[in-house]
Amino acid sequence: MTEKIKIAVAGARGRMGSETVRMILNHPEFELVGAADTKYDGEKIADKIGILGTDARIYTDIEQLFTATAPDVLIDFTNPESGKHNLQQAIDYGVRPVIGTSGFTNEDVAVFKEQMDAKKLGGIIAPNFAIGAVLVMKFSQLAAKYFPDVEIIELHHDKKKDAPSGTAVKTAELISKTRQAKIQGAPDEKETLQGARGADYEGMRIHSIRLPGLIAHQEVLFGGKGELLTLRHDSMDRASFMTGVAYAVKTSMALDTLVYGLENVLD
Ligand SMILES: NC(=O)C1=CN([C@@H]2O[C@H](COP(=O)(O)OP(=O)(O)OC[C@H]3O[C@@H](n4cnc5c(N)ncnc54)[C@H](OP(=O)(O)O)[C@@H]3O)[C@@H](O)[C@H]2O)C=CC1
Ligand SMILES: O=C(O)C1=N[C@H](C(=O)O)C[C@H](O)C1
Repeated sequence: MTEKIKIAVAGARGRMGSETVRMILNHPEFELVGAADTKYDGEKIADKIGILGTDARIYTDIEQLFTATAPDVLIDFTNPESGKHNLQQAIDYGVRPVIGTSGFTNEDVAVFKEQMDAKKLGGIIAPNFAIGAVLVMKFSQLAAKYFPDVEIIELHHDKKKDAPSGTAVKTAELISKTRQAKIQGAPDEKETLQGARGADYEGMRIHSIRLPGLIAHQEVLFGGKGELLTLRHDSMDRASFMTGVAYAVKTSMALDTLVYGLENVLD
């Protein structure tokens, strides 16, 4: 029998971290060896998120987590600052990082990738693990070749701390690879209320909506002469991210570099 992949989860008490713990416990090829979070050092993660089936403990120090549990993979769903710290520690300890935390820039990715290439360490940073969201990004990249006028609307729950979403930024980055550069809207348009036209990414506008009741949603609107193309994805449940997280864990075991974006490793 092949050995299970040993996984530690950073941010395990959070919305995504707790869903990830459940996914690992239900996956025949995965073993949860420990968790990192900001409190409850030494206590059982199961007691803190109200599940059964694991004796894995919480560590408030990521280095102690790595030393005590020797994971193959670290899955991180924390916040940008902690995510970068945890990723650096993972590299230093030779643990494969699977990072879902948003807020990584291309410059951040380049710095980590250089270190991982030197160590031949595999890992993935993905702004969105939902397969449908990744497809919307890919379809958007294709559509932008024919429709350079684009606006992105991302809609999230009102506990989300960053704006715009990592998904919206990654979508704009992919679109910019095929979109002919242009200034959108009327050349002489003026905002009479600051921010009305949203954030500006190379002339494309990104609008961030935060409301209770939402989980994670995105619309990419393309305008042409007499026509409008709308691509939309809705995560109605955080389970929507778990197929991608599991895929990234397994894929990272066979990689010897850092990949930014699930679209780069999907078959
Ligand atoms: N890639 C993807 O598919 C997805 C990515 N995300 C991203 O995942 C991240 C987390 O989102 P969400 O689960 O909603 O956030 P939550 O706030 O629900 O969870 C974050 C958890 O991380 C903990 N934490 C903070 N700092 C550290 C640290 N240094 N070490 C370990 N744990 C820490 C927090 O503790 P405390 O509360 O005490 O600070 C909390 O338990 C966000 O960046 C979000 O954008 C979300 C959904 C999907
Ligand atoms: O905070 C969230 O919830 C989400 N964050 C990620 C992002 O910033 O794109 C992914 C998904 O949209 C959910």
